[in-house]
Amino acid sequence: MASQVRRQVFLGTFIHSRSRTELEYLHDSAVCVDEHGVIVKVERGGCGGSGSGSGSGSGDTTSSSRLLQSLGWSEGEVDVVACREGEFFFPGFIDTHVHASQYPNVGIFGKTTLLDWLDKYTFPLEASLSDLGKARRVYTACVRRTLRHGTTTAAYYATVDVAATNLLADLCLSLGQRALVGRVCMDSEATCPSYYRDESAAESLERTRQTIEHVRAIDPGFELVGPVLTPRFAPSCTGEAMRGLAEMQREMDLPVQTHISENRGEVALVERLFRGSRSYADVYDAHGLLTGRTVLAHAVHLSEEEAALVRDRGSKVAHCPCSNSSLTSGTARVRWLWGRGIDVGLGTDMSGGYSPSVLEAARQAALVSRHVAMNGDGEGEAETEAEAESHKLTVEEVLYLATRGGAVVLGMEDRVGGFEVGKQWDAQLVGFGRPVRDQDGDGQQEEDEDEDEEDEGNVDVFGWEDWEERMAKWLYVGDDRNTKKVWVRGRLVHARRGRW
Ligand SMILES: O=c1[nH]c(=O)c2nc[nH]c2[nH]1
Ligand SMILES: [Zn+2]
Repeated sequence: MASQVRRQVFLGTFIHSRSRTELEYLHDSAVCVDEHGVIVKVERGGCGGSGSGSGSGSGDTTSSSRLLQSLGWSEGEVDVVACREGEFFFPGFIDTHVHASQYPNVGIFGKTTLLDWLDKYTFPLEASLSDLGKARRVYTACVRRTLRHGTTTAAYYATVDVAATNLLADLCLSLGQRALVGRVCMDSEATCPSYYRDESAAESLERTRQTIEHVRAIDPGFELVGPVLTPRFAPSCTGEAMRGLAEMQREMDLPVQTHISENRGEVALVERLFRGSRSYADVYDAHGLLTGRTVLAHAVHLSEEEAALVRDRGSKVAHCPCSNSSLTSGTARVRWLWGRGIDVGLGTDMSGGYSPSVLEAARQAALVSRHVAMNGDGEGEAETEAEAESHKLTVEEVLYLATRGGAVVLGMEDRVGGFEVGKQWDAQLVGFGRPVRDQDGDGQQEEDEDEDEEDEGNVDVFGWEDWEERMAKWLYVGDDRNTKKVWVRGRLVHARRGRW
């Protein structure tokens, strides 16, 4: 179902991860995107776009005509979008773990920890979304809000309810967000509330099939929206349901998402429920759910043995630092996971996490890594300063987690995460507003002449910062006011006021 957009040429500065540790800066460059939203040409340098334009339809005309000629495109069929001075294009963010159904509860968690949080806040809200009118309000707000924050791809948990889950898939498709949508499987009588669970393993599997078929009907190639098998977590599922989902995974080669080792009480509960298992990871493995397409959220308290098993199976981890701090679950060790060969992405984990923003998740990942540096990686405090330092994640590393890292975790690295020919144009235009002015040189900032000017956010740029410093300011101080426009597969899906 290849939806068509007009051909587009983007001009200016493009920044993306070259590797886990390095950002690449392409200035005065051009990226050409075809009518399917696919990047067909990247012209590095010499395009004179940045600063020359004031939005759509402008840019350096000679270089863009040359580009058009090289592609056999004519001017009339192409939209040109040029950065303004100081703006840049960045890959859209990838949220590898988020509960759309919990969106109304962001910020509402009190002093709870995981298991009482589920009972007190989460299950009642999720159950209430069987009211489709309520589900529509919640899911529309969630998708719109995350698009505003530059999230172009999200791996969503919905609820147990089939109709409401299908509605979330419909909304992602119509609002233009790339998504994996999971109907939550929870069928254990022993642990799930009677008002919110599948009646049996058979029903759990049948309802899951219904959602898969719905998504196949609305997006047959799973090009924008796809299904994801979603056993909530081991404690809420029977062995029969987990084995059935694993069979479905093999049959249809689908992705799987679940939670692992988030909180010590939960780990102890798994030990009690699955006596005879070697570990939490072993429970999933024994039921066939640790696959190369499995995304495990949290992985805070994994043992060495579990990490080796996860690595051997090729399963990935969604790191959710905001959630882990809010619910006092612990400090996940990204460098430790990387060191053991495990791919990691970022999750907002709303509403365990309070923020819809992957930029905030990246910031929190940087901060949590500093707590790991202060407190050790589980094998006691670091012995040397260098060892402690080594846990700290850099600006470049957390922006990698937010983009390319997330793409790898969701198995989408061929499609999204950076600006290369063949990838889709999932991108955001980022800007900070005009530099702070002192035109008369009296050391005082000039008053804004125009009080009604758009709110440009918290990032004050003075003009002397280099690009690395600007990226650091964006990471630590930026928010959705800096995300001016957002595209998914070439389609403009969000623009701040005045930027359509
Ligand atoms: O962060 C989490 N959010 C949830 O909804 C959930 N369910 C099980 N384990 C969970 N962890
Ligand atoms: Zn979660």
